[in-house]
Amino acid sequence: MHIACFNPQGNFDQHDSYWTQHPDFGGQLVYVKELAFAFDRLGHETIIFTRRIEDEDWPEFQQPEEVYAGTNVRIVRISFGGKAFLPKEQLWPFLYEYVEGIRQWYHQAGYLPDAVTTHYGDGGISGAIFQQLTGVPYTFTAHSLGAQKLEKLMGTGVSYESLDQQYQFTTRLAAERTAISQAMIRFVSTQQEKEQQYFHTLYRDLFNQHKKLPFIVVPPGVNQDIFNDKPQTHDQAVTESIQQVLRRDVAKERQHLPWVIASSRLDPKKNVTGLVKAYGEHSQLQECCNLILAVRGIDDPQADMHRLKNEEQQQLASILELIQTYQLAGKIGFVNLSGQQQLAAAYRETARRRGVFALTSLYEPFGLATIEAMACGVPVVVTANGGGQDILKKGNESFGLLVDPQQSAAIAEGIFSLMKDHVLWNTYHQKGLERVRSTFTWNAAADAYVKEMLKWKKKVQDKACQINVPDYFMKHESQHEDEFESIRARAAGIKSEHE
Ligand SMILES: O=c1ccn([C@@H]2O[C@H](COP(=O)(O)OP(=O)(O)O[C@H]3O[C@H](CO)[C@@H](O)[C@H](O)[C@H]3O)[C@@H](O)[C@H]2O)c(=O)[nH]1
Ligand SMILES: O=P(O)(O)OC[C@H]1O[C@](O)(CO)[C@@H](O)[C@@H]1O
Repeated sequence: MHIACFNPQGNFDQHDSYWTQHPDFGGQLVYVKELAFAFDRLGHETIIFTRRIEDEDWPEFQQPEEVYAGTNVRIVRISFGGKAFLPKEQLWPFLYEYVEGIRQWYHQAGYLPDAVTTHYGDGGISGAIFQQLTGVPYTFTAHSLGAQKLEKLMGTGVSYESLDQQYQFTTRLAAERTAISQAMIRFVSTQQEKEQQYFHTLYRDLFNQHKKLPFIVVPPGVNQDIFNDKPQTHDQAVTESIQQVLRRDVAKERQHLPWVIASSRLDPKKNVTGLVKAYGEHSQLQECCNLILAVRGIDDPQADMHRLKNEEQQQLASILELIQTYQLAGKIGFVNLSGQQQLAAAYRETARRRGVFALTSLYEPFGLATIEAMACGVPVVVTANGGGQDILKKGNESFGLLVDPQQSAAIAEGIFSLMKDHVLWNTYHQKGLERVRSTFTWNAAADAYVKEMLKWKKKVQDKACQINVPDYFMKHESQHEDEFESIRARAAGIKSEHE
């Protein structure tokens, strides 16, 4: 089978450049690369269609095509929206151009893909346009839907107008609504994603209109060659670099303590500030462990500040303020880990010291970081908002701790309980390893994608062309104000459904 993956954000290259070094370089890239590699292992020809960037600051994305070494997976870069790097929020007006480029690529190749998987709202709407132009149906994998991000950010007191200006929520929601309703299949990572994330009030009506919209739950995987609990030769170098950070940032008498580790992009929704605050408010927790932040490659916050984007600078400034307020200097270290190998080594060292992984996002749609830490034997304390609910619970069984990310005391108590109770720590250490091995593998994920795509393609074949993409996402940008106005009004009026 020939599978096309639509990822217009343009950030794929075979060296995984900038992963987590920019807000657009995170889990979606990991997910699609690993899925594509697994398709390849199953013998399916796979192309990732992404954006060509001809920008001297981003030289890695310049060539029109590239093949991942050791695989047959191709990255094909389509020129659209000019040459400069653009953050994902600025790509919306150019997606028709992206799809037209893909269509021309296939025209020259003389065939069409057997299956199209699309990713994030921008990939999803591109899949719908492609189907309108060619009749080839698509699947949609959201990774992160706008409604939850919007709801949580509005909950911090920022107005819809200003969030819309920064994140283009109105356009994103409009695109997601079409991507969701027109897709042949919606692939979700958890049952929670299907039942709660897609049934948010800003999407729910779609399921009344199109009653039979199939969802398929496909748990993502972990690359267990990287994330495992077996010591590796490069671990020592990483451990030594963390030791250096400890010697530099952490008081001498505390350097032997276990630590809590957090690792993510520096995005307000990841709520790293919530974790620092929780740690700052709990003196017993401070007594028994240090806090290690592996965010955005930051090593020395003051020196690194200038290379961050504005909103990242605000996040870092808030973290530094909290460190001052709670007098945490000497208890917190910033580590610059470059790449997943180093991250895995840091997790193994965390486990060796009987530490804990924390992910306290305001909302986390799934959280590959959680299952990667578990795969290295680190017990986890994870936000109860989002997919963590399904990762860490199965019936009455539990594989880690869920906490309310807006309750500092709950975060701190969760971590403290693991630090203090050795039996609990051992239980989650062991159960985490088993949970990942039994449930989260990329081969199983790819297998499920292929089987479902073949099955559903047969079912929709006859009506493949009958889809409905609003004009404003097709090249003639007319008549969009009324519909956008209605989405804007509904979105501006949302209140947290869980308040
Ligand atoms: O120094 C680092 C730190 C992290 N990572 C990787 O970055 C990824 C982060 O992914 P995730 O924890 O899933 O977060 P997001 O970047 O926010 O990813 C989005 O997309 C994912 C895939 O669908 C979902 O799991 C998330 O919930 C969603 O927010 C992980 O694989 C990490 O290994 C690195 O490569 N280097
Ligand atoms: O914060 P958002 O806009 O909901 O999206 C999550 C982001 O994470 C990523 O998966 C990082 O790769 C992007 O695709 C996406 O831009």
